[in-house]
Amino acid sequence: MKQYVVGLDFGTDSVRAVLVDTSTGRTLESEVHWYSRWKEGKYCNARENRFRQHPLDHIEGMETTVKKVVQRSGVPPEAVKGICIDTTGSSPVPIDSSGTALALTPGFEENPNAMMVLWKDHTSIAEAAEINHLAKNWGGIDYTRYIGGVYSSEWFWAKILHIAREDRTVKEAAWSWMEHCDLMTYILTGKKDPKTFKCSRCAAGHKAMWHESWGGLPEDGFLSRLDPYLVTVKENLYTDTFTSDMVAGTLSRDWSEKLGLTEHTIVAVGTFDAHAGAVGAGAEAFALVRVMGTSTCDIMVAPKEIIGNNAVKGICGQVDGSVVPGWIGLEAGQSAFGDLLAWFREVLAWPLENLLNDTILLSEETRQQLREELKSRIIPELSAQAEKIPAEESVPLALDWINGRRTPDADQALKSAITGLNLGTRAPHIFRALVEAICFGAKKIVERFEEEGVEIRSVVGIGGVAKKAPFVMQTLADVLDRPIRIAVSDQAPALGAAIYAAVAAGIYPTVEEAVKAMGSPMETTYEPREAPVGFYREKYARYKELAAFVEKDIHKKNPLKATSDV
Ligand SMILES: Nc1ncnc2c1ncn2[C@@H]1O[C@H](COP(=O)(O)OP(=O)(O)O)[C@@H](O)[C@H]1O
Ligand SMILES: O=C(CO)[C@@H](O)[C@@H](O)COP(=O)(O)O
Repeated sequence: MKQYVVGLDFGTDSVRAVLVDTSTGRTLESEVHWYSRWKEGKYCNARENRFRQHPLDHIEGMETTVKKVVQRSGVPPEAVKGICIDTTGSSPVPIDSSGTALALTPGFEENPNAMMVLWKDHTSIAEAAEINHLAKNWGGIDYTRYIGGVYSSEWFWAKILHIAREDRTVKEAAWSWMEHCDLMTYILTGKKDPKTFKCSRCAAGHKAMWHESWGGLPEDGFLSRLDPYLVTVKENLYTDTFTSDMVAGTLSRDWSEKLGLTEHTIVAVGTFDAHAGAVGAGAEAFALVRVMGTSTCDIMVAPKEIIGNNAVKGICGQVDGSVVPGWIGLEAGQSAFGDLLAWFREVLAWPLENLLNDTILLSEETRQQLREELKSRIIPELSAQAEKIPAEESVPLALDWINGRRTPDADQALKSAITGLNLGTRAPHIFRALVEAICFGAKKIVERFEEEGVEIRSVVGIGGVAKKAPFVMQTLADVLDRPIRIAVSDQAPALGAAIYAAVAAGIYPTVEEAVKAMGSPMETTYEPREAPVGFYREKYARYKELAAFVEKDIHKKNPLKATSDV
């Protein structure tokens, strides 16, 4: 009998399920569910950088997507051997002692502080700065050593500390917190005790300062200096962590009935989307896999003998087994990539959102259609026009920090800038400057890896922007002066999760073996072109000067910088 697995990928806006044949890696069925409350903008405030998601969005999405792929495939339920979940991160959720998300308990249903704090929520900049200051000055271990030397406001402890201070009711009711990938896995397995649950090595190592060398999470003396509540959170968390080739449990009766599967289906330990994406794309040693969507995550695997105990500065961590068990997984990334282009689209769409309302000539239905159609054409049309701009024509110079800087050297207080505007500057010129900016941000990451002695032998692109934005990909190849190979799979993280599920279910002995059979092949390769390479080399030098200037200026005004020298 053929054997199948399901990969479930919780992204920023939607969750995707794929049902995969384990002998070939072929996806038989896939399904997407867009989070309905999130789509309405509920519980968020972009101006305050507050991004929260209701767990019901995730639970509903998990049920509808998996049920549909199983039903449509016609595969017998007993042939589906395993499931693995990947999610964004760090996206922690407060829970009660039974492991129920607080927002699902009476009194907290509408409280954003009781919900999942999405990776891109930057409300805890002050708390991240405090953690950095303490790590460098408390006289004990520097717990930021293996996460690039800087703790980010995108991460676990900073977010918990922020909410504990802001909302006493949540602090008192939250027995502990779980990363989203662990919580969704916990729900599927129907476990009742979060303390004994197998939590993700990937999430713990990259975001919660877990490291084997200091025996797990940071010691109580460190956490209690920030807030004694964090010691309680830690006591109710984990000491050991697990890689995603391992079994977290089997489907609970309740969930097996909901999904149309059997209770024998293995559920693998959860992980993050980017790391699963690198596995879906082949996880070759020394290949930098760039997951390019709203943000980017840049993932590499390297042998332990090469990395040793060297702490790579300014990245989002180096964790044993976070991608492939037995190898070191290195993570870097940009807090905004496609999001910078989406921001510009929203700026240009302002009249569509605000002035069309007064047009009595059109029905509301027509107005809505018009808005949606025009908005969907903005980025593709700007890409086409920007590509035609001759090199000698003046294009502004921009920075990519519209949502702060993730790496190198996390600093979410930083902001974007556009310089060199004149009366001749048109929307395609600005758009091109923004595309160049996100590519220059990528070059800074590549440079940092190399400065720190981590060799990059090839670059692979996956994610929405890699697949649908040839202009951005060609610019990236020219700026990096390296070929960029694009993976065929348009669901590489979900495929990667399916690969982990196949190993956890015992179908393959190792992730490497499963990748050989199931990993995505490559399609297009973008080759660097000689003339633009030279041009961008010079412009990149100007980008670095502008970046240094803006960084200095922002820090002058804002002492709460999240860098290591606070
Ligand atoms: N044609 C395009 N060119 C460049 N960027 C695009 C294009 N279409 C969409 N995007 C960007 O892709 C991003 C979404 O990427 P995707 O991978 O689909 O989502 P996610 O990051 O949530 O997984 C958005 O930020 C959007 O601006
Ligand atoms: O930061 C991580 C993983 O560490 C990602 O989950 C985060 O960038 C979100 O990714 P997407 O842009 O939604 O694909």
